[in-house]
Amino acid sequence: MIKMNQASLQDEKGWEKVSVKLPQYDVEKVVKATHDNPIWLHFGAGNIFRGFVGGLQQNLLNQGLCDRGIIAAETFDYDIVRKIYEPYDNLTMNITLKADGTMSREILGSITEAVCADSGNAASMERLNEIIRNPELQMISFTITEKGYALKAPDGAYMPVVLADFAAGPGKGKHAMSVVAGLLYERYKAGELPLAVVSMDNCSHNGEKLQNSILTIAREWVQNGNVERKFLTYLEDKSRVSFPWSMIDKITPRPAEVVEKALEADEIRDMQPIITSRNTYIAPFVNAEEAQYLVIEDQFPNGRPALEKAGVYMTDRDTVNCTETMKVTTCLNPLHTAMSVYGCMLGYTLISAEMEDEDIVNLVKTLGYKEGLPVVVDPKILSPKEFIDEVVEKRLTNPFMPDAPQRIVTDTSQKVGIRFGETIKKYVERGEDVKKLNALPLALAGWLRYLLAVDDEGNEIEISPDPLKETLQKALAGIVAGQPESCQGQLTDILSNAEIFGVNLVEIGLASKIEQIFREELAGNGAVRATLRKYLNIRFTNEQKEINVKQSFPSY
Ligand SMILES: NC(=O)c1ccc[n+]([C@@H]2O[C@H](COP(=O)([O-])OP(=O)(O)OC[C@H]3O[C@@H](n4cnc5c(N)ncnc54)[C@H](O)[C@@H]3O)[C@@H](O)[C@H]2O)c1
Ligand SMILES: O=P(O)(O)OC[C@@H](O)[C@@H](O)[C@H](O)[C@H](O)CO
Repeated sequence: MIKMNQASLQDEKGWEKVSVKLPQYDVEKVVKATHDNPIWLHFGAGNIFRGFVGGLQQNLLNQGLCDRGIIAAETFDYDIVRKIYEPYDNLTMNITLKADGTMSREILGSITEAVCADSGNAASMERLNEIIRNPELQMISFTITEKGYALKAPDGAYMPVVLADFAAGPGKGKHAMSVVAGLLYERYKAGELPLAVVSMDNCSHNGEKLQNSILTIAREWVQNGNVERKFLTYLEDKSRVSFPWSMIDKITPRPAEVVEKALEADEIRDMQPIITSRNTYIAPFVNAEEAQYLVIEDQFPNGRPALEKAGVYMTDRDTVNCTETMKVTTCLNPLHTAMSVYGCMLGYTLISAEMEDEDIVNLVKTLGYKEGLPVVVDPKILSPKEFIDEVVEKRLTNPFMPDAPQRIVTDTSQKVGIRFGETIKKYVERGEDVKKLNALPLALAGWLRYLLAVDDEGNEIEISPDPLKETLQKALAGIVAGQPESCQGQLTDILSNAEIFGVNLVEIGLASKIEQIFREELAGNGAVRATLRKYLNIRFTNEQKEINVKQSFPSY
C-alpha cells in the first residue's frame, strides 16, 4: 500500500510500480521557496485549478523554467483545504483520461500551500497579507465559479453579505470579492506594488467582471471613508493593477468512482472522493480529459511565469475575447448545458452515453453548427469549425470520461445568459427573425421543464444546486408535468428577466416559441423526446453537416 504525501515521494520505485509519474524537481525546496517568496496566489482551490492550472506550473517546474509553485486560497469551502489538501501535504494526483481508454497518472507538487481566506481567522488572514505584500508576487488568479463574482441578487439589489462588507471595510470581508479587495488594499499600502488579477472562470469578459466587482467594493469603501481615494487610482491604473481576460477549457468532471477503484486496485491508499458541506465534489485526485486550452491576455505588470512554454496562448484582449466567445457562447458550453438539461430528463448520468442518442446529438449539432457557427467571431488562433468538430467528435464522445449532465447543470441560472443569450442577441442585432431558431429555444424551454424536477417518464428527479432554484421553482408553481394547460402565463415574468437570459426574451419575440415548446414538453410521458424530435427534424451526416449549415444560413 502506498499513500500520497511528501514522505512517499521518496519511494520512486513504489510509485513507478503503480505507473504514477512524480515531480521532476525537489518539491520540498519549491515549497520553501514559494512560502518565503510567493509569486502566484490562486483563489478557488477546486478541481480545474488543481488539475489544469497546477499541471501547467508543474510543467514549468519540470522544465526548470520556474522555481516556485502556486499558493491556493479558499474563501468559500474550507473543507477543501482541511480534508483534501492538508492530509496529503497539498499534493494532487492528476489523472488524464485519454480517448483510447488509457489513463495517465502524475503527482503534482506545484501547489505548495493552501490557506483558508477566513476573515474570522487572524492567523490565516495574516498569512494572506504576508503573501500579498510580497514584492515578487506576480499574479492572483481565480476559479471560483461564475457566481463567485456576483455582488447583486437577480432582483438587482446588493446581497446582504456584500452590504455588510461595504460597511465593514478592508480585512473584514466575507464575500470573495471583498476579501480580494481587502488584500489589494494591503498591497497598495505596501508601496502600490504591481500585480495581475486574473479570472480563469467561464464567464464572458471574465477580467472585466472581476474588475467591476473589485472596483465597486473599493468605491463604496472610499465613500464610507474606509480607504483613501488614491487606492482607487491604484486599482484603475493598469500599469500597476491589471485584470487580464482569459479563456479556459478542459473538461474536468467530478472525481469518478471508476478512477477511485482503479487507484484502489493498485493499492494506492485513501483516495476516496468526498462531497463537502458546501457541495464541492472533490478527491485527492483530479480526473480530466487530455484536451486543454488556456488563452490569457498578456498584461502582467509585475512579470509572469513563462506560461507559453507550457502551451498557454499569451495574446491580446481581442483574441482572448473571440476565443472565449467562441467557446463559452457557441462551440462548447451551450452544447454542454443543452445536452445536460435534456440528459437529466431523459435519464442519463453520463455525457458520452448521451452522445449515442440521436436526438441529443441532433440538438448538440443544430445548436453548434447551425445556430452557433453562423454568428461566431473567428478568433484566428483556433478555428471555430475545427474546435466544434473536436468537441462533438472526440471530446463529448470520449467513453472514458466520467462526466455527468448533473454536474454541468449546476448553477444553470448563472450561465444561460452567456451560453444562449449572447448568440440570441447576435441574431437580434443582425435583424434576423429569432423565431426561425430551434435549438436555442429548445435549450431554454428544456431548462425550465427540467426545473419541474420530473423526468420524461414522470419520475421525480433531483435538481442540481443553483442559487435561483427556489426562486424559479416558486415562479413555476402550479405548472404540472403531464398537464400543458397548467402553464398559464407563469413563464412571462421569467422570460422577460434580462438579468437571467442576457436579453428580454419577451421583448425580442422569442418567449412565445419557448413557451410553446415548454407546453409541448408537458404533454405527458415521452413528450420531452417527442418535442426534441419535432423541432430538430434535420438529420446530419458528415457530408450533410456543411451543406445544411450553408443552405440554412447563407451568411455562414
Ligand atoms: N470543471 C470544468 O470542466 C471547468 C472547465 C473550464 C472552466 N471551469 C471554470 O472553473 C470553475 C470551477 O470549476 P471546478 O471544476 O474547479 O469546480 P469545483 O466545484 O471543483 O470548485 C469550485 C471552486 O469554487 C469555489 N466557489 C464556489 N462558489 C463560490 C462562491 N460563491 N464564492 C467563492 N468561491 C466559490 C469553491 O469553493 C471551489 O474552490 C467553473 O465554474 C468554471 O467557471 C471549469
Ligand atoms: O464549469 P461550469 O459550471 O461553468 O460549467 C459546466 C461545464 O460546462 C464546464 O465545466 C465545462 O466542462 C468546461 O467549460 C470545459 O472547458
